[in-house]
Amino acid sequence: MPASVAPSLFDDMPEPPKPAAPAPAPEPALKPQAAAAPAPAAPTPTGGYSASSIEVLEGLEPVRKRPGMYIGGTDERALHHLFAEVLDNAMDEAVAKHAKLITVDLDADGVLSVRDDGRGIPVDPHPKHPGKSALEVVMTVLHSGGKFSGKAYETSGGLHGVGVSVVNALSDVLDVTVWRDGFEWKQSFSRGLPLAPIQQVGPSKKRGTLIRFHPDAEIFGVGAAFKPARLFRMARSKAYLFRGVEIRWTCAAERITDHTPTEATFHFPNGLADALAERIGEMETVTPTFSGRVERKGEAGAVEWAVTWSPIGFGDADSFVQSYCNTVSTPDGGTHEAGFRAALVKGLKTYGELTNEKRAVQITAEDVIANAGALISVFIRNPEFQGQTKDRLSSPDGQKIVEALIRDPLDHWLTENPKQANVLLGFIIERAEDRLRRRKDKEVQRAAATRKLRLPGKLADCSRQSADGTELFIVEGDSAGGSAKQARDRATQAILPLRGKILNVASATADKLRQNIELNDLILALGVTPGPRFDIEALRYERIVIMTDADVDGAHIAALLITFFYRSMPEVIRQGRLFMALPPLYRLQAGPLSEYARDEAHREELMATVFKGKKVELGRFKGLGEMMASQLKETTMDPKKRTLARVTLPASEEDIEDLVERLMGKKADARFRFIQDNARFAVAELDV
Ligand SMILES: Nc1ncnc2c1ncn2[C@@H]1O[C@H](COP(=O)(O)OP(=O)(O)OP(=O)(O)O)[C@@H](O)[C@H]1O
Ligand SMILES: [Mg+2]
Ligand SMILES: [Mg+2]
Repeated sequence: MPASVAPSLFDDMPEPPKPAAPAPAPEPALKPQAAAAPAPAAPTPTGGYSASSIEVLEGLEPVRKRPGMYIGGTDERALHHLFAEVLDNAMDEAVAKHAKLITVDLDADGVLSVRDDGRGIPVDPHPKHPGKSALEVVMTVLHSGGKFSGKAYETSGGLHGVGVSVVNALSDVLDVTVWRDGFEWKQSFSRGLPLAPIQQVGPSKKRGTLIRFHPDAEIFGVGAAFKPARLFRMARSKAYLFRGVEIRWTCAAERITDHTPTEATFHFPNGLADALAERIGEMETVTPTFSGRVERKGEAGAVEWAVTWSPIGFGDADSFVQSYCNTVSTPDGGTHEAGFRAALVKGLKTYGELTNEKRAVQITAEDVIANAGALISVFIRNPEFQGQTKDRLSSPDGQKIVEALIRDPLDHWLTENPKQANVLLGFIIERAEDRLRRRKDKEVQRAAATRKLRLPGKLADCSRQSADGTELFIVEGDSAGGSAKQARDRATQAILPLRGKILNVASATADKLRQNIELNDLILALGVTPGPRFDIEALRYERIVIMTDADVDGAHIAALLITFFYRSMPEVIRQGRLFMALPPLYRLQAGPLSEYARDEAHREELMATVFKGKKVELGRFKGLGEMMASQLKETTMDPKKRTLARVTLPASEEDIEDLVERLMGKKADARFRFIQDNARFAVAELDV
């Protein structure tokens, strides 16, 4: 399977709707009012749709009109995305090594504050926007930011210059405080508009940025509020992604409705390894966790990862892969995940070659991930994401960097611990074999589905449509099949000749069974699905009659068939619909007098009665094929004259198993002896 979607571990960002990329900045020159052209007076076929209908949204208006484009909707997930944007900006300051501490606080009124001790958003007048501070520009102009050039930030989660302005647009209250260059500055906004110009509050030695905001009920609906548990998880997950940061969490007790703590501090010196350890707890894993962190030499960029494998899955998922780029969660994965999978596949295959494990060649990414729990975090320059909510990483670099940087550590990890490497390789190979088996099963099912109602070519079906009163004769060999076709009653009797010995079902694997053409044809003719989905109603005939030669081979084939029915559709036997034909072994003739004998004993009996004192000509049938059609009809097939033996099950399941084992088990010589001893009636024991 494609690794099943893991329940979000730390981020709580499930089922992402896909937001589109943010729109280009509106063109300020074209104001809607200015563009108001005179509307055509008379109604026209275009219904007044003219230049005046084309609006250009100003400033942050597009965000309020179409929030879905920027935050993926207005639901709870979108609401919490506001926090992600503000936290991402603080985290970018930390990753750029300008901030060490981030505090997050949700107050009693539902106002959320995020503060960092970084450089502070610049407050000096912006050269291109006279009369406005850089802070006001950042807060009110889409596509304004310090992360485009890579000068102020190397590997940032922010890249569009959109995030915090969107938060501003969608908040009824938003206050920014900046501590910078010896002063404290403050500016307040509502629904994206400044309430007053930026103010210098007074001197201060502090550094950093504080954003306090409250989501606008006009956008998110009355009563929409941050969920402490969700904020808590998001904050904690951030801390795992950068060891150089400490995140402190506080929350007003009255907002908490579950077990979320009112205070907590997150700092994880072991990063993702800590995160994975917390996630798996005491769970049994195939190998110890493989984790590490590698930075690119001489260039910006790094990869950190932690992965382990669990034979029983992780809670409610078989596997999970959680990925991040520049500390931004990417629930839809992307190139970094692809690179991670590719690295694992190549590493394991190489190790397989090294240790002469030939089966390793069949390993694919799917197998490696099938039972994996993995966390991957990559830091790259100028990442490309899908949309503003950044659910998926699309930079080709993601794959290249991850693959290249993980390769060596993986090779070392494998070769340094051959014991655990072998265990892991064996486990992954099993996944590959499982996958191949499932695929085969599917193909067989598909083939069966397309053949639906198509009957096997060699079946001579009867003409009656309903099952009532019909019989299917399973006949040994084509020549006997030919005689049987001539001898039958076309309306009610169908003939299916089986070639050679069918498979020994008692010892065959399910795979082999499915491959067996003879058995497949039989199943098709019967119109049923063997196994747990068997439905007796689908059986196309009222009776099924096994008709084999009266010799050791014939007995063996009959025994195999009965075992097959018993194993794959016992209901047919339980309902008394499986029969044995009893073709004669001898023909006795004295002048016009002629009789058939089923067996030795029957012959003796006839000799002693009907043919008493007569000179008898005795013929022995070597096989059904030797009989003339008329003889076969008269002795074995004609419902008015023939005798059928109904196959029944011995009373106890144990007895059946014992018999099946003796007849069909792996010990060929035991079977052979048993059949020889019992000749054709090896089968009649099951019968009565
Ligand atoms: N906490 C902060 N500390 C310092 N600068 C900040 C902070 N928050 C925002 N900024 C500045 O404001 C700019 C705009 O932020 P915004 O979130 O709108 O866009 P971005 O982070 O550049 O990109 P994205 O739209 O991808 O988030 C940032 O590029 C950065 O220069
Ligand atoms: Mg941002
Ligand atoms: Mg901006």
